[in-house]
Amino acid sequence: MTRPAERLLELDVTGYANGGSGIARSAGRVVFVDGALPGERVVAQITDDSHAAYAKAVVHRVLEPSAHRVEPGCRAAAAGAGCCDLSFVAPDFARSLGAQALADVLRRIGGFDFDDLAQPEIEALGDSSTGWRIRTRLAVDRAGRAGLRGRRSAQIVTEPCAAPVTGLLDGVDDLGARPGTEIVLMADADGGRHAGELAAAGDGRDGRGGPGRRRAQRSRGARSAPRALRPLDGADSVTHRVGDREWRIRVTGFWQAHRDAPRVYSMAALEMLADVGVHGRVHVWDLYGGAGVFSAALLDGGAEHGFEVSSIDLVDTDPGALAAARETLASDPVHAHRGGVAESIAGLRAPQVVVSDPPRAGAGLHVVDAIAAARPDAVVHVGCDAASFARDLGRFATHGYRVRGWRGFDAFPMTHHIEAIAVLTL
Ligand SMILES: C[S@@+](CC[C@H](N)C(=O)[O-])C[C@H]1O[C@@H](n2cnc3c(N)ncnc32)[C@H](O)[C@@H]1O
Repeated sequence: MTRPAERLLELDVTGYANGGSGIARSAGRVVFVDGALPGERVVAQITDDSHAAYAKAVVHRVLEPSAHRVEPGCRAAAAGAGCCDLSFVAPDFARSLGAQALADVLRRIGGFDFDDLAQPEIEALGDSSTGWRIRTRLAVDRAGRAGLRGRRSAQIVTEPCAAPVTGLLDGVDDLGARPGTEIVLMADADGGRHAGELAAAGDGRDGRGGPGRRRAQRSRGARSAPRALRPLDGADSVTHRVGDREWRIRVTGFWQAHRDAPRVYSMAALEMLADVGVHGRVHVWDLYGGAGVFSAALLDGGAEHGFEVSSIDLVDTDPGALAAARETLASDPVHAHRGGVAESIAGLRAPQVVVSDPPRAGAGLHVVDAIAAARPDAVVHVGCDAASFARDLGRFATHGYRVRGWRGFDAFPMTHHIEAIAVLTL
């Protein structure tokens, strides 16, 4: 049953959900309220009333604010952009909400009871909630102004976002990007800015995203097609550095968004493997390995942590990332395989150690089953979505793998997103 969705409701917010909204109840239903914090009384506007069990809403007015509510730290988010959805929350409190949400999905989806393992905390990454993002993508409106897309609309918000590192957004409107295109921006290891214009997907050149099934079908096909890149500023390959290593990554390629993430995650993986007693010579699978940041960390830091890497199979689908991996790891015993993890790992030599760092959807049950079937001594599993991370860890448990340690990181400050890393052994 679909009901009109413009109603206003006065609600007491009692909890926080994994997607970043407050949880309230009304007439026996859960209401997820964007922009509300536990402990607040708000007037909420219903935005989606089409589900029997729950409704979605957005804060219309705060009647009794939480002590943790602050002036929004991001002007773009305050103007409706889909960037820093928790920029109105004090950073420490936002981290405690993230920890709560992670524990909740680990319990509900993963089946963990925290009897012999403390709930993971969310650790700050770097020293500031702003100026951490080294890559971003902006849409260009019909007047040629660049901005972030709206959270709940096709609007392009031209107010500046607080997340990008200093200089990344400087003069973006003067780069010459054409209306309807997107600008991809990346900062290099020395703070230099690189930018390119991505051609509009299919017929979406005017950026209007208008209605109609035929248009939607056309643009679905067009979205998956490669899009031409026109250099706007700097180079189209960007140098990144972790430890003593350098990588050259296409401005459109994957690199962790937080400038400190590759170093912190590399160190976390090494420490966690040492903690579970990995030792001797080990063959490693670096799954969803990208440009090989974890491979490099294990090769370079293993000895200090009690083990030596004899060889690595790295698997990723992205040719650009694999080219970067092959270049940086050219003289190391790393075999980079292009392909999906699910299809590729059956043919690989059994590993002692697996690092898996899937995209947001997680590794999935089939891949977890296949990793477990190879019987590695230790698995470091990384997740940027709490729910899929919990689901994957729960599946490892069905194969006898136990979580020996986990850590959570505030890798996307001022947002509800977190990164989590677990180490598992048999
Ligand atoms: C979260 S990134 C991690 C990359 C790398 N571990 C790092 O730290 O830079 C996920 C990677 O998975 C790759 N990927 C996505 N789906 C995949 C699949 N089905 N099989 C293999 N790789 C995949 C992407 O190309 C991307 O490089």
